[in-house]
Amino acid sequence: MYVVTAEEMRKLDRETIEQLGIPAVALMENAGRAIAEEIIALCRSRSGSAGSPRGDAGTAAAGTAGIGGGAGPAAPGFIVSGDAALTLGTAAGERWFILVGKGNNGGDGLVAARYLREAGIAVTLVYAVPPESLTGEAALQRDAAAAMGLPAAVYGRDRLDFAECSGILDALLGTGSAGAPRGAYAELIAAANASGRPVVSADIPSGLDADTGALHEPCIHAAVTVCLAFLKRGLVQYPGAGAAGRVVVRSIGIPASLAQSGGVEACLLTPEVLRGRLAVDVSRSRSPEGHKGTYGHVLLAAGTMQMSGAGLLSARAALRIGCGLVTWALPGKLLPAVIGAVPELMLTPVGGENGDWNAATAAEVLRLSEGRDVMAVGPGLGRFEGDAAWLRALWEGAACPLVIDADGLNILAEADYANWASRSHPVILTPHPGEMARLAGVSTAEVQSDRIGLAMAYAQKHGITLVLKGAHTVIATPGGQAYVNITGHPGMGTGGAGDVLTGIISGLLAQGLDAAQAAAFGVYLHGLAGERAARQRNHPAAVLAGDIIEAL
Ligand SMILES: NC(=O)C1=CN([C@@H]2O[C@H](COP(=O)(O)OP(=O)(O)OC[C@H]3O[C@@H](n4cnc5c(N)ncnc54)[C@H](O)[C@@H]3O)[C@@H](O)[C@H]2O)[C@@H](O)CC1
Ligand SMILES: Nc1ncnc2c1ncn2[C@@H]1O[C@H](COP(=O)(O)OP(=O)(O)O)[C@@H](O)[C@H]1O
Ligand SMILES: [K+]
Repeated sequence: MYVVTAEEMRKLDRETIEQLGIPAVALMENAGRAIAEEIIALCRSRSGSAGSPRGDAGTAAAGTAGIGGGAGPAAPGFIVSGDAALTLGTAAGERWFILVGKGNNGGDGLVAARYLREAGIAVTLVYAVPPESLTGEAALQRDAAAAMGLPAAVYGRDRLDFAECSGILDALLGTGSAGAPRGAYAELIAAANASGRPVVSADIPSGLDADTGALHEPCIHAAVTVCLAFLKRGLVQYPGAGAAGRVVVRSIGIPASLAQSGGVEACLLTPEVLRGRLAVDVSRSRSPEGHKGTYGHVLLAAGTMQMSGAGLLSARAALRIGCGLVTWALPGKLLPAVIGAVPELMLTPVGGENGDWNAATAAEVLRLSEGRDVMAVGPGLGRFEGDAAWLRALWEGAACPLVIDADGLNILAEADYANWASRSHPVILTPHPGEMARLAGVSTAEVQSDRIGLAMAYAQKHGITLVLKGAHTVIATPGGQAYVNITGHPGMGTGGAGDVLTGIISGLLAQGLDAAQAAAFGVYLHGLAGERAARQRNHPAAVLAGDIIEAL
């Protein structure tokens, strides 16, 4: 499922209209109809007439079946069915205010209003601006609605009482919105939010920045957002994702092939995207002839006395995700404390019997990396004298993919690593927002203000695969693609969960997945395991990092 910017959406609209010859008014008709269907579904679910909409749809069978009220099954015969998704059994008490803006978003709302009226729902159009100021397709829809006799009010001119409505369609501002809502728009948004009535937003909640997910003041807080054609970036990034409610993406006739050929590079990380675009074998099939050598060997350089658990978590996660072998290179003085904690793990002390990390241990780690399939650096590593030279030696010397996390990232952030020799094997960086801020030289708030945009730019600039962690983790590739993950939950904000992810990604790399595959599939599986762990523990808050490993 593609995730687009407002600019990309405008281009796709234009191409559909100009190259395919589909009129703009047809797209708007599809959009308005889709929105109406979702509102009708909402009304149906709250009237309790859930279940199959067909029951409401005026299905009529010829003959006696259904007429005499007989208890037996209907005889097969001539079947006619109505427009189920646009039909509501009983619309009693439903009265919707349709908030109409000046642009095409308002046009979508006007189309939806016609279909709602047809379903028996009382609608009142509430124009944010004088209706005469609408132009193009939106003006055409205004006239159609007037010709149908739909009641209309103009904000500021007519009396409006939101207590009189049972629901609100927000068709004020869409992807053409710029900056914070002004004037009547702002006042209508505030009134809608204060009404306590469910709000359905057309395309995006009005007041949301469609690209970044930032909320302007004010911004609609929707129960449902009917997103048209393609997901907008602002709907998958927080806080926007929180203001959108349940997001339904509805087709309006713009072919996905246009997005593919038109260079849309971001998509939601779904099983289909994993299987298709990323070509991941999601079944993780193993050859019947396979042996531990087949599934790769991870070398982990991690751990200090204070953070010995990080190495254990990463190592166990790599093993649990299915790699053949894991060797943990750890400071010699740590060895007695962890020996036997994970019997499946091989331990190799560096820096001497009682030694600690120092710049000279890089040569030992590099020697250990010979013939290994992946090197993972950073969990619980701490900082030490000469750590930049140490990491540079690994970066330039390790002849295998490199996964860098935690203090490994803090070392990178202080080093001028753009000047390090370029690697012939890929690098995956797995920062949380704080680490990302240090890497990019910006504030954490700036990172969070446009996670997709920042991750895509950083990964391309530095030629690395980036995993920007946190709610809706973004995976960005050096080739400019981005994937937004939606598995997982806030209970995964717990010490060590990131170390587990490092182990999972490293373990997948060892099994032969490429960097984008391992990063994306790893993040996806990590989130799924977190969800499973929350179910097993009966509450997300109870999940510990180790539970995520057990749930893999
Ligand atoms: N072919 C198309 O272009 C299609 C567009 N569609 C709809 O059209 C929307 C985009 O339409 P538009 O580009 O006309 O833009 P909008 O409908 O989002 O509104 C833009 C208008 O709102 C006003 N405005 C912008 N920012 C404002 C602010 N901060 N405060 C107050 N007023 C503000 C301006 O007058 C501007 O003309 C989409 O989100 C979607 O709902 C759909 O109808 C499908 C087809
Ligand atoms: N709200 C959330 N929703 C989904 N995943 C989350 C959420 N909060 C944290 N996570 C995930 O939990 C992990 C935490 O990693 P990190 O911050 O590095 O922890 P640590 O350094 O303690 O290991 C990341 O994979 C992150 O994406
Ligand atoms: K809207």
